[in-house]
Amino acid sequence: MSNPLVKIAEIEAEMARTQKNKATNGHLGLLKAKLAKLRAQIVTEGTKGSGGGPANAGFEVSKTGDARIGFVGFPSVGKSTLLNKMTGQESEVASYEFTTLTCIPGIVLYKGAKLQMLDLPGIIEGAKDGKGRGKQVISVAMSCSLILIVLDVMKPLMQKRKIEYELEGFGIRLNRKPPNIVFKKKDKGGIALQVAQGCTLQDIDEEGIINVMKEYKVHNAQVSIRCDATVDDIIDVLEGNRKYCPALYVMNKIDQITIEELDIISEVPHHCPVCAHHEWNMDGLLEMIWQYMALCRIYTKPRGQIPDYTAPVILPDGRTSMEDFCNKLHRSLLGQFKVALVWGQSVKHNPQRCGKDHILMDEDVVQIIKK
Ligand SMILES: Nc1nc2c(ncn2[C@@H]2O[C@H](COP(=O)(O)OP(=O)(O)OP(=O)(O)O)[C@@H](O)[C@H]2O)c(=O)[nH]1
Ligand SMILES: [K+]
Ligand SMILES: [Mg+2]
Repeated sequence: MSNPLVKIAEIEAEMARTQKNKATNGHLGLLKAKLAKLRAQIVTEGTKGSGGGPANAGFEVSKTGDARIGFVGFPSVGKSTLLNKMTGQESEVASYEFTTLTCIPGIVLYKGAKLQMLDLPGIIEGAKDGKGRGKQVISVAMSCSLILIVLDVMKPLMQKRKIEYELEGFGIRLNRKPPNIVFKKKDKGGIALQVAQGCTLQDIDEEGIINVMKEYKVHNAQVSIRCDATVDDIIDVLEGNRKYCPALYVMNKIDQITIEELDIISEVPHHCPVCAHHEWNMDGLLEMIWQYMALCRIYTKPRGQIPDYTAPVILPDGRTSMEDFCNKLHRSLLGQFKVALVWGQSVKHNPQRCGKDHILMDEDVVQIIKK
């Protein structure tokens, strides 16, 4: 089989040649599906044997703490400087590119949570296709619950666009929710496609969708689309392994620009201006990190005592049920669980008796009553 990188280049060239209009939408959609499949192939080849092969040496940092935050950016934007100032680590800093060659972890304690921060080598264009150590860097980013895209404030928009392109190409979706598409494979019956009322397909029609699905060798399935879906959304659902991840654009080196230039940068959504070197706005960045991760702090309350507010149990966003809470406290706790008393935002009455399915919210207080 010919080299997937060569094939990718060929398809990209063909896409560039093809004018975008109604008549070519279907064909372009198919090309996109082919591209996505080739990239998936590169990604699986690149991460095969991870944890051993020389390609991954220096990247196998074990997960510790309550959440993991990865620093991704071009060389010499100040990722290591930022890690050092935030965590007290000593990751090597220098004025030349590719100073950092492996993954360097640091820890920050904030609001009772232990945040693992990962400094990473700089990535360049073509990272997702295997250039430099980009693939390893992006694989680590894939394991994070927040990605800090560190940009040099002197050329932020060009860098932002290129990094996004690399991460997107690897299947990471930044600051987005999964498309509302329900897809069920079947054994027979062909493809039953349903587009919900009020939803419009963007750059593809129903026939185009069916062709893309055939490209993925799906011939029998039930698909219901409940959003204004694009062909990329359809491909994401078919690939099935996309990572939806919050991201912050850290605009570093603001000591180099004027107040007027700072105004322009503040138009960029999800951004945080800092100067790592002089430690400007480190607190602001930490608070933004905290908000974007949306971690949930739950305080436990022993019977007849006041809760321990210094040591919350930290639950990740979207996994804050009473069951998640019990499992985080102790593996055997769920078996002994009878009911819980809950005080806080998630309940109407204080306290309220809640079961295993109850969804907890930040700063709730919980007292578990065992069987
Ligand atoms: N003016 C200015 N320079 C900075 C700032 N932060 C970092 N630098 C400088 O930028 C250069 C690169 O910093 P590093 O922290 O090594 O950058 P990096 O992104 O880790 O670089 P690689 O590991 O090579 O990808 C160093 O000379 C730093 O002193 C800043 O806020 N302002
Ligand atoms: K550097
Ligand atoms: Mg570095």
